[in-house]
Amino acid sequence: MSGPHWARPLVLSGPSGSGKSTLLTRLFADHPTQFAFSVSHTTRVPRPGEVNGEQYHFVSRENFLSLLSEGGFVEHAEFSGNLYGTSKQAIASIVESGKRCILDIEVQGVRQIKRTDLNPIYCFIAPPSLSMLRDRLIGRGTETTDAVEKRVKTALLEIEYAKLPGAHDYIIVNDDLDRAYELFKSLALGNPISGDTLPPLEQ
Ligand SMILES: Nc1ncnc2c1ncn2[C@@H]1O[C@H](COP(=O)(O)OP(=O)(O)OP(=O)(O)O)[C@@H](O)[C@H]1O
Repeated sequence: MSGPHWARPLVLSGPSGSGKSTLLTRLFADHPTQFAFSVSHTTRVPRPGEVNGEQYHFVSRENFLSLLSEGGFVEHAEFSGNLYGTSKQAIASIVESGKRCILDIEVQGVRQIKRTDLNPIYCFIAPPSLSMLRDRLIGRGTETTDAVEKRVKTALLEIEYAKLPGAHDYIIVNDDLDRAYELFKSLALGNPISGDTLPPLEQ
């Protein structure tokens, strides 16, 4: 059932609100045992109920920096004073288990992964237009008006990157959800797909 790209991690990126979580939730519901997210490392303190090794590997700043200096991360970033990173080991253990490793990564992380030997498949989930992206973010009801505008601005940068030749292996335009999902599912199952072309997506 799985296709030729199965052993290569799948790096999913795309603007906030483009539909990554929607597609992933559907995929995991359809195929509950075949896929896994890598567990990231973080220096932030666990929230109540969080378990080390489940939501994150919780480590000290010292441990994080020493793993970083050994080249143990494929990507890392600092948000609000805490370090976050995806370790090579976390990905390798999923690949060894026979599951397909899926990474949901923002654009800086994608740039970093490109400098490693991970050799994943890169897929960009694009909104049909910026105004639809804005409408969906508003419709989701999780963001203030200011936060929506910030996300739309960031989306422009991500789209600029996605326009560069070779930035992503595949583009899926999340226009009609059922159509986008069929393409995404086929790609996630390891098949080469004929992807979409990026809409102009200008402000
Ligand atoms: N094809 C679609 N048509 C209409 N609405 C959609 C479609 N895909 C997703 N949505 C809606 O758009 C909103 C944003 O989707 P979602 O939360 O999956 O985005 P995301 O890329 O995961 O965002 P984030 O990076 O912020 O987590 C949700 O309310 C979702 O229900």
